[in-house]
Amino acid sequence: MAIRDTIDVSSFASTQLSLLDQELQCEIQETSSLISNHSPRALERAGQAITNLVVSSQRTGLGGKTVLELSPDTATSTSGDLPEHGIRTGDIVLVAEQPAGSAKKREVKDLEKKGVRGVVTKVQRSFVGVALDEDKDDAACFIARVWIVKLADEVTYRRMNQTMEKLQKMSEAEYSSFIRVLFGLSSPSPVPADLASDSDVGKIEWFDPILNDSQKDAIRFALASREVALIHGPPGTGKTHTLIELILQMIKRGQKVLVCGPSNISVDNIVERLSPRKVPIVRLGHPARLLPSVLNHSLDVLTKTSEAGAIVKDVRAEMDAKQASIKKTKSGKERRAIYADLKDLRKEYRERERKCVTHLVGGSKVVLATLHGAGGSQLRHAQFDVVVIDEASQALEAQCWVPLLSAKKVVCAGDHLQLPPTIKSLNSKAGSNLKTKGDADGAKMIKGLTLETTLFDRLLALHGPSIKRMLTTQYRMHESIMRFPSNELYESKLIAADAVKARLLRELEYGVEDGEDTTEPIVFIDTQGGDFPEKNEDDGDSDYSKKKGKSSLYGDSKCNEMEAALVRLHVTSLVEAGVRPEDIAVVTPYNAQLAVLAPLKERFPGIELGSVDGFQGREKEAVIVSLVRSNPNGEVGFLGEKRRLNVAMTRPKRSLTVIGDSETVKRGSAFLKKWMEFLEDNADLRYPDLSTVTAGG
Ligand SMILES: Nc1ncnc2c1ncn2[C@@H]1O[C@H](COP(=O)(O)OP(=O)(O)OP(=O)(O)O)[C@@H](O)[C@H]1O
Repeated sequence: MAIRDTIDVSSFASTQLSLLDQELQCEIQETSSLISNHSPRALERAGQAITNLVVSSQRTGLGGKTVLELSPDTATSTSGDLPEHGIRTGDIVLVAEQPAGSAKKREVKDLEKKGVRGVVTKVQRSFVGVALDEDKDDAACFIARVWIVKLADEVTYRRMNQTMEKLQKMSEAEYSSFIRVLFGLSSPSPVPADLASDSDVGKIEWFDPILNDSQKDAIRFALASREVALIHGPPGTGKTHTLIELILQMIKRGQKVLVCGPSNISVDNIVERLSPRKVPIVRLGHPARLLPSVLNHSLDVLTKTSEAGAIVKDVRAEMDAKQASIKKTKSGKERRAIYADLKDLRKEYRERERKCVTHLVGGSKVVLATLHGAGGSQLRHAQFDVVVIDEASQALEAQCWVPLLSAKKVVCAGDHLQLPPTIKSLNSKAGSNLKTKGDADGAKMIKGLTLETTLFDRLLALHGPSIKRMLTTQYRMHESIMRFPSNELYESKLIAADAVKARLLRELEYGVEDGEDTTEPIVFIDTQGGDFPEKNEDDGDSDYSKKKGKSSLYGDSKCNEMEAALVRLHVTSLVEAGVRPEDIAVVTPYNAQLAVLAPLKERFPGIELGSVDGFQGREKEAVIVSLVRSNPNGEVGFLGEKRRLNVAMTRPKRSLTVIGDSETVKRGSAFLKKWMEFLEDNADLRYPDLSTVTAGG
């Protein structure tokens, strides 16, 4: 595979540009096909839109942008609450006048002409905040009823593209020694073999007294490495815990550190744990997207509260007053004059804000941002000694290069044996047929490189395990639950910490009955025999079938209603034994199965239902995995992906229940066969009685 070899940097960048273009086009096609084919109401039900809104307020936010607050139209909502919806902060949306309810064909570009793009900054019960794209004040005067609908996130791509274009244009003479190592043009500087007796990192005074040996070893290694270090953190092994100590040790050595992750939550997680340590930190990013506990460190709040921020305040107030005066003005001439003033004020505001930001960023030992957030203007001239990337195996490599382009050293923490970032163009027909910019330019492409190949994967393949240290003590799973993933994926190296290795449901502190479901760490309910068949989402008379012929709102998916009945029975039995629903999660690889399971949420409020992919990074006391696949051909689809199975089986702390058809699943892959055999030998094995299921389900 090409990723093992030295890579021509320019071809690498061209390939990334081409792949990113394909991915973006795929996302745009998918969104526009949904918007064109479904009514606003249907899109709302599918979590893609919110309808029947009015502008309830308008103000100036960070960067001088106009922020609208959109609330339900009182003519349609009596409670004043937004309907159920799937819009989240950070989503890119279009705010537009609401089209008529019928599902007549509408093109996104026509909608865009009538509306404005923006980023969702706040989601509350009664309103949603949207920061509009720059300089669009005039379009912001929505008088009629509006709706918002999710669009493809082109902003993120723009940052990645700019970064890859820079890399593509660099001449070899411009490559830093860091860049040379990351592409295999040079080897990483050697690290002493015996770090424990090294003069620099051998005698560290630890801030955290409970670090285990593998964590200490990884920290020493990351400190001693000159260009690159990978910290491999299998499930539950305290990756973030280790990174916090590493960051503190770097600060102690006078280094300036930029900490990034692919998502806001991954970054906030670190801010929350660093902030009690009283080191000066700044979190970049829109405040409305940050956790409340992190706000005090956000640049936006610091620009208001710090001394340096005072100069920004007056302009902000003046802009707000101008915005408010627009509503009162009837004459077009006066309005135009106000817009012109606003434009000047915005310029002034940005200028003052920039100075204040440079001052704050310059004064912090640690700056934290999402990977693409690190590409903002605030860091344009900032220099860092090290970039630390958490959840690096879930980030696109192009995204990692946003902070890396001017870095000297990188520490990546992640687990390449769990799921990589989700790529839409990988399996889609649309993706493979698209003609991309790269093809047109005739640039040299690297075979074998996909967007799924993360920086973590590529560096490991390029330089081998000597650039990596693995954390080996896990603090999540019962020893029996850990055994299979440890043996098959982590070279049998995982050790269950004493505090967790024998924990069972019956020992939950709030009192749980002693029974067969609460004393077994692993239960396998084997549906073999063909009585529990899978269904395609559009077979039969389920709700989804009605959408046949249209681009589906749910994607191509599978479900298994009989298996869902078994899940229901097992959850009921756990809850009857005293396990709280909030300590139980049901995970399944298939979205259609999630929809079938949805009524469980009404019956057991607090229970969590999730896709395996969506549950990565999470844990629960009891986890039920519904495998869904049951067919005579032994087809297992994307259940065959080891990394997905790994995520599924490593979520529980005390109890793992697997429900599936061993006959079908065994035929899927060598890994699945081994897993089924492991379950047959080590789990509490049960064969469901069909009559109980029909009666109970
Ligand atoms: N040395 C340690 N001693 C005791 N508990 C630890 C130690 N290191 C980590 N833990 C505990 O293990 C749990 C997982 O740690 P942490 O949250 O840092 O992991 P993570 O990197 O966020 O996630 P992952 O579990 O995916 O690695 C936490 O409850 C943490 O307190």
